[in-house]
Amino acid sequence: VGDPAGSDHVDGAPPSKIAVVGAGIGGSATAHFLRQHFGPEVQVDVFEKGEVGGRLATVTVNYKDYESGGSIIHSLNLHMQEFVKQLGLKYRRSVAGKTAVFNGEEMILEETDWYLLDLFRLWWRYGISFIRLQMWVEEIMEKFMRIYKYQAHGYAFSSVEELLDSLGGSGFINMTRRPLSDSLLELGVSQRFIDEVIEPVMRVNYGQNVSIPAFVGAVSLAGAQNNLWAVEGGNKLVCSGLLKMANTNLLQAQVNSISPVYSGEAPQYQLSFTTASETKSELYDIVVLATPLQASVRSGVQFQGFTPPFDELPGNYHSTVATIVHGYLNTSFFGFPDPRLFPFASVLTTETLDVFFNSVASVCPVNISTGFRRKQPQEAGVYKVFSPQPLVKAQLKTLFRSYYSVQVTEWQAYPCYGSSQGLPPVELHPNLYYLNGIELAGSAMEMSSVAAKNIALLAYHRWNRQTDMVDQKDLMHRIKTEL
Ligand SMILES: Cc1cc2nc3c(=O)[nH]c(=O)nc-3n(C[C@H](O)[C@H](O)[C@H](O)COP(=O)(O)OP(=O)(O)OC[C@H]3O[C@@H](n4cnc5c(N)ncnc54)[C@H](O)[C@@H]3O)c2cc1C
Ligand SMILES: CC(C)=CCC/C(C)=C/CC/C(C)=C/CSC[C@H](N)C(=O)O
Repeated sequence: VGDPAGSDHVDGAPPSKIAVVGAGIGGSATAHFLRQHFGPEVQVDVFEKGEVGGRLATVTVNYKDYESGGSIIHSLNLHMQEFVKQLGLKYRRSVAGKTAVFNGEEMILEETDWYLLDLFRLWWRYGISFIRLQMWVEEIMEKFMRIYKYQAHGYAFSSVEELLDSLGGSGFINMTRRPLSDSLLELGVSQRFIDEVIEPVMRVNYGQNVSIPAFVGAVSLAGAQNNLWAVEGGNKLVCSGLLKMANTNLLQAQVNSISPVYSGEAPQYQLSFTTASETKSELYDIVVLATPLQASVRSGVQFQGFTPPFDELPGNYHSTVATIVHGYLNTSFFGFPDPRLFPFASVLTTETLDVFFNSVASVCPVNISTGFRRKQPQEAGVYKVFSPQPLVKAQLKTLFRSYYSVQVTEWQAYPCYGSSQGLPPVELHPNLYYLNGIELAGSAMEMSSVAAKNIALLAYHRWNRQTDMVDQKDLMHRIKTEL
């Protein structure tokens, strides 16, 4: 990591060219915030080697589109909310449906139509674990939401650790280092609740178990609350909308390499990239890398001419397969020979050797403003199965009595939590920033959006040498006393 010193540009002059690599939600939001902060004159080039949206994507089944990647957004994810408002898009509320937990042999937990009955059952089986858990998640969410105030006042952070520290002190940083199960046991949550409820939630959301760090565990639990929504038409519309609104120059190209060019005190960056027809290179004042740089994701970006040389980022991304099946669920497999008596919209699973899938859920199309009714299991419906490996035919036949179509998306989905130590840097070099380190704390659309706003602010303050807006302590107090 280089020294993030000032550059040799004329004070007050804006940069002339900025590059963003990746047009997922992270890159698109970065381009949008960069435009907000640097103004209309700067040229913002966004490079995308695949599809705009990245891990936000849809597949078409029977003439309707379904989310195959990032699908749900929390009601308190304020950046995502603001994007939707600014872009004139519509919210799509999650359609209610009952959930059950399957242990490979039987359903061990079943939601009913009766809220009070569900509460009673939870209390009977797990004591007050679920209340303790609820309060824990609420407290973390409340602290997390301080970021919106800090960012609205223009404050930026030079690392993910500094950002987390400003929100929840050393408690938040420690939560990125210790297992979720340890934090919950310390809180007084029972082992049985962890095995039967928390573990299935970690499996559906991150394909991993309760040894993932407590911070991402809390993000995952927030994603299991019932105040969730999505974007009507598909979440990826936010990405294309932001790129357009920010008046960016979208290049359908793969960035191959990046190297510093020293003409004055601070470097510019030479990006070499390949389009459908040629390989070219361009010089930029500021570059933001908005794609994971771990080897398993294969971004293809090489760092050349940096001293000291950059090492590849440690750790791996977790392979998660989303299989979207149009067919008839085999409810017998779950102990319901008569499909008409199967009341669940989603089934989560515990960690058991012979369970080959993490979850199966009936899914809604991305366009429901025209009206949508969940199909009964005796009818053909559209289901999403998450599994660590692609399903073989015998496994599909176990889960479905018969099917019309199967669409498979293999994702390098989110970090393998616990496979690396520490959080990657945000500042790789003066005026060269890395967005996706935040995923090691927690991977979600809102986390990439928070990182995007932070990098735009950080790049702006570094460019204008405003050190008093970076890594300031006691921000709550400062904000209260600011004029
Ligand atoms: C199956 C699944 C379910 C999920 N569910 C949820 C959910 O319900 N809610 C939620 O909040 N989050 C969810 N997530 C996580 C969420 O999707 C991600 O955290 C988020 O989309 C990451 O966005 P990003 O822009 O940071 O990265 P990406 O979306 O990965 O974007 C990076 C982009 O960079 C491009 N790129 C890479 N290398 C290069 C190069 N060399 N040159 C040019 N372009 C390049 C890629 O093609 C890609 O488009 C889910 C993820 C998966 C996979
Ligand atoms: C960042 C904060 C504070 C909250 C985000 C909560 C959230 C929406 C988490 C989702 C995490 C995630 C990776 C879910 C993946 S699976 C989603 C869903 N169950 C599906 O079936 O697609």
